[in-house]
Amino acid sequence: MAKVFLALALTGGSVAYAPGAHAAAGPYERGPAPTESSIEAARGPFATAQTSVSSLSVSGFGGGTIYYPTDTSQGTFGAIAISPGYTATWSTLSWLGPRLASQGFVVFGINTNTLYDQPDSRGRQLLAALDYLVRSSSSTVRSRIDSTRLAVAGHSMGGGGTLEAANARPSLQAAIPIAPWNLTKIWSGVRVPTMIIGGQADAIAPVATHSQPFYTSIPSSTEKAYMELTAASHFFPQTSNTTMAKYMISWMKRFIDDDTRYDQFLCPAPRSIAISEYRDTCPLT
Ligand SMILES: CCCC(=O)Oc1ccc([N+](=O)[O-])cc1
Repeated sequence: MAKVFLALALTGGSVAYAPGAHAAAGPYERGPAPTESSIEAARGPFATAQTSVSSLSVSGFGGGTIYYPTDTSQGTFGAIAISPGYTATWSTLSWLGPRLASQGFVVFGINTNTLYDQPDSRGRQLLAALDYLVRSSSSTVRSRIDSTRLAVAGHSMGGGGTLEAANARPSLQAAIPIAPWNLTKIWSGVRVPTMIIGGQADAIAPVATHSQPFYTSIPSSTEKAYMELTAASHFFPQTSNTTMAKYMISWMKRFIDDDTRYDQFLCPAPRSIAISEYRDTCPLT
């Protein structure tokens, strides 16, 4: 109380600053204030559970696995659909499911209709998976999700599909193409905040002909970032990767949850021996 009186005295009576006062929490903030170690940890603050979705019980995509926080005391969570790449199944990326869900997201790792589906099809399948999560009466997590806070991610052709989905549905809150592969190079229609993660040594989707032109073509009026991982091959997302996870968490928290507590990890641009290049549109607005 003495500190408040001091502040009032120093500001001539106007309440310009009161030490100890906290900014109001945003309505979608979930979990405690983040630290460098909390976003690098293998698990976040939420306990999680998972459930399998059979391909026979859905249409428009190939089923998959849903990971979700078990906590129902904090309201609903945002949801993220994630697609694997060409000839791959969700099992190649499954480490990401509990890693992201334990930070406070419902995560749907999908399988595709066929192993050979191209990026445009993978984009439609990501959107069908989100629609299933929030609309289907068969979705066991529907009540846990805020249907206005949805996002997409994917690896390789799944990353190309992530761009397709973001382009087709501007109401998405965030997109993260990972080592994205797509024959379409211009994404000037994308309005969804997009973080592209590329591998410096990727020989299948070289960053010079995939991630970098994709990033450049997204207008700078769209929040965007390009993170290139030092010496990483095309397959870096298929094993646990702390740099990738911590910035995915930060981007998703910032844009799905409007959680400005994560701004500190995104702006100014992160610098690390693990990051060979980083481009952004900081400051975040
Ligand atoms: C796990 C496979 C990731 C992926 O999608 O890799 C490829 C991307 C494109 C081609 N291709 O155009 O032939 C092949 C693999």
